Amino acid sequence: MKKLNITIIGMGLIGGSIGLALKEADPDRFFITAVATRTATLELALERKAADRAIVDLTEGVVDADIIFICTPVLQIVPIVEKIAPFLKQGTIITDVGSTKGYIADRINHILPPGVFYVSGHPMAGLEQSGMQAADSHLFINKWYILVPEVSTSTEAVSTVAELIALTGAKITTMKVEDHDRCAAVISHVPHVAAAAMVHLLDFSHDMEESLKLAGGGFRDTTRIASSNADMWSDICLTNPRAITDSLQNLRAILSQVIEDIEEGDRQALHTFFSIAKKRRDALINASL
Ligand SMILES: NC(=O)C1=CN([C@@H]2O[C@H](COP(=O)(O)OP(=O)(O)OC[C@H]3O[C@@H](n4cnc5c(N)ncnc54)[C@H](O)[C@@H]3O)[C@@H](O)[C@H]2O)C=CC1
Ligand SMILES: O=C(O)C(=O)Cc1ccc(O)cc1
Repeated sequence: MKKLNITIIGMGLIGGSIGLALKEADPDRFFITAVATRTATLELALERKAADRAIVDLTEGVVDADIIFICTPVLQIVPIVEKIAPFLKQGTIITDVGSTKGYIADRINHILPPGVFYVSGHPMAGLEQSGMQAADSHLFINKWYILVPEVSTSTEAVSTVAELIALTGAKITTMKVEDHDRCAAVISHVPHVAAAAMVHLLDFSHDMEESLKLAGGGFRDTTRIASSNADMWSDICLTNPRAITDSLQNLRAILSQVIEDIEEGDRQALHTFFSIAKKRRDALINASL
């Protein structure tokens, strides 16, 4: 049986994990080509068997592809589609894993050649680490993988991508593009901004060395995701600006209220603030176990 030609552009944490998971699930069904800018990344992808072939040249990497996963930072995705568009065969499916969906959706359909299909996707799985060295074949197991059919260009292509994603162990769900970007801002994008802000707060510490020495689990837990990749997070903020700034304004209002409650010595208000948060978080964590 002819193998399915899959090309992964951007062989980092997510691209590498998709390659590893698909090869582990069904090694003989796929021929995977990895495209990356750094040769060290490509060598590691081959060594870890996340790909069968590794290529620096984008055009060469996509000419025979049946399905292309674009796994680069969000602002690279549309320029990559523009570059590869003239070289794709009829029927090729392009899918991306970008953390924001509206920005790409607004631009991609204008540059897709006829007979090439787009499927909008976002794995809600990841880590604060990046690069092929952090890739993990089990990254997606039992995690949600969102598909956005509304901005995808063929229902058949959505089904094909969903079938591949299921092989990684992910649970598939669908969302509307606006709902996705608003929800992702609240549960992922703003928490990353807030975690980075907590680390910047150390600038106001009288003795940063001493503060860091004493930093316990609480600081580590709330700031883990501040170790994430700056390229990726700058792109996310620029491509989901409305939802992120709306949500940050809400966070500012919540913090302003806490400041007021502390200044006024309102123990009841502070107690209510913490107890509602505890109840809600405990319920969320228990529901997801
Ligand atoms: N890290 C995470 O937890 C998650 C990330 N995402 C999304 O997945 C995408 C990739 O993120 P990661 O894998 O974490 O990043 P990463 O930094 O681990 O990997 C990105 C890879 O893309 C390569 N790259 C960048 N520009 C390129 C170009 N023009 N051509 C070819 N390769 C290029 C980089 O060299 C790197 O190897 C981003 O769009 C991100 O928003 C989605 C879900 C989770
Ligand atoms: O490290 C974590 O816990 C994350 O939150 C990873 C993550 C980062 C970006 C996404 O779009 C989805 C998941």
